[in-house]
Amino acid sequence: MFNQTELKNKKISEIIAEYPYTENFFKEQKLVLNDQEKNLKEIFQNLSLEAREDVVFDLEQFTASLLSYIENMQEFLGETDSVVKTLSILAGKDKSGYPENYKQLNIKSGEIISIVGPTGSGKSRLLADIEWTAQGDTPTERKILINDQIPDKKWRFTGGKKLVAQLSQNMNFVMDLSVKEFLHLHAESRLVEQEDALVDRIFEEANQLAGEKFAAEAQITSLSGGQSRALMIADTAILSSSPIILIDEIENAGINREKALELLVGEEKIVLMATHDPVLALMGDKRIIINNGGIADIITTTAEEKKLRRELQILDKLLGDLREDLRYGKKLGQISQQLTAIKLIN
Ligand SMILES: Nc1ncnc2c1ncn2[C@@H]1O[C@H](COP(=O)(O)OP(=O)(O)OP(=O)(O)O)[C@@H](O)[C@H]1O
Repeated sequence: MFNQTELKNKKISEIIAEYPYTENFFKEQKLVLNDQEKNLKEIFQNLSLEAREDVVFDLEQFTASLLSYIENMQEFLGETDSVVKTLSILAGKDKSGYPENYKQLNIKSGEIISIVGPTGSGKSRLLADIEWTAQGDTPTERKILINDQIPDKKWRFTGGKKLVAQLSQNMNFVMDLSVKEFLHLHAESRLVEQEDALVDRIFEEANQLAGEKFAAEAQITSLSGGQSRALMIADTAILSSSPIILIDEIENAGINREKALELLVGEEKIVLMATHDPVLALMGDKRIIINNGGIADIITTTAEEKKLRRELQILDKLLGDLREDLRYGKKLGQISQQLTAIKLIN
C-alpha cells in the first residue's frame, strides 16, 4: 500500500495499474490526465488556473482523499483480508474448568487443520471461538490472535467482508434464481474483474465437485443437497476474500470432498475442518484432538499416516463406486480382488 508521499510521486499509470478503480476517482475529480506518465506532483504543478478551479482540492487534499478512497475500496473488496499470515489459538479451559493441554497453536496460511473428537466434545465450539475471534469471552475462555495481535473487533460485526467463511452442513437457498444468476449477483457484489470468466470457472468447479451434474440454468432452490454444497464450496473458494475457512462436517454430502478441500486450500487460505472421517482428517497437516470441551492433544500427521491415507482413498473410491452402482440399480459383486491389490487383506 502506497503512503501519501509515495502517491504524489507515483506516475498515474502506476497508480491505475496497482488500483484499477482509481481511474474512476480521477474522472470524478475532473482531473485532466493527458499524460499518464506524469506523477501527481507534476500534474498539479502544470495545471492551468482554470483547471485548478475545476479540481477544487490542492495536491495535499487530493492525495489524502485519493488515499482514503483506495483504503475504502480495498476494505470493501476485502483485499486487506489476504494479509492473514498466522492464526493463533491460545489455550482456555475444558468443560470441567481444567486448563487445556497446550499453550498456543499457530496455524500458517495454506495449512489444513482437522478437528476430531467424540460427539459433543466441543469441535463446533472451537470453530465458533475462531469465528468470533474470542478474547476469553466464550465458555472455553480461549483467545484468538491474528498475525500475533489481538484482532480488530470489526471482524466480528462487518457484514460483507469477513475474516472467516463458514461452510456448514445446512446449505439452504431461499432465493429464486438460476445458478448463473446467483453467481453473477455474488460476483457483482464483490466488484470482480472478468466477471463472466470467473462465474464460468465457479460453475465448472462446482460441477466437478458435485456427484450429479447440474445446468447453469437450473434454479438454485431445485439443487440437491450435494449440488448446492458443491456450488457453495466452489463459490467460497474462488469468490470469497475470507482468509480463513471453517468447515463443520463435509461428509455424506454427495460431493467429491477431497477435490473440494484441494480447491479451498489452493488459494492460500487457512482451513479448519471438524470431521469424523479418517480420509479427510489425514488430509490435514495437523489434527486437534478435542475431549470434554478442551484441546487434549495436537498431532502432526506422520508419513505412515499419509501412506495410510492413500490406501483409504482407494477404499473410499471402492465404496463410492458401490454406492453409485446401487443407486443405478446394478448388481453388486465382491471387491476382495481390489482389496488384495492394495494389500488390505492377506
Ligand atoms: N470448554 C468448554 N466449556 C464449556 N462448554 C463447552 C466447552 N466446549 C464446548 N462446550 C459446549 O459443549 C456443547 C457441545 O459442544 P459442540 O457442539 O462444540 O460439540 P461437537 O464436538 O461439535 O459435537 P458434534 O460432533 O455432535 O457436532 C456446546 O453447548 C458447547 O458450547
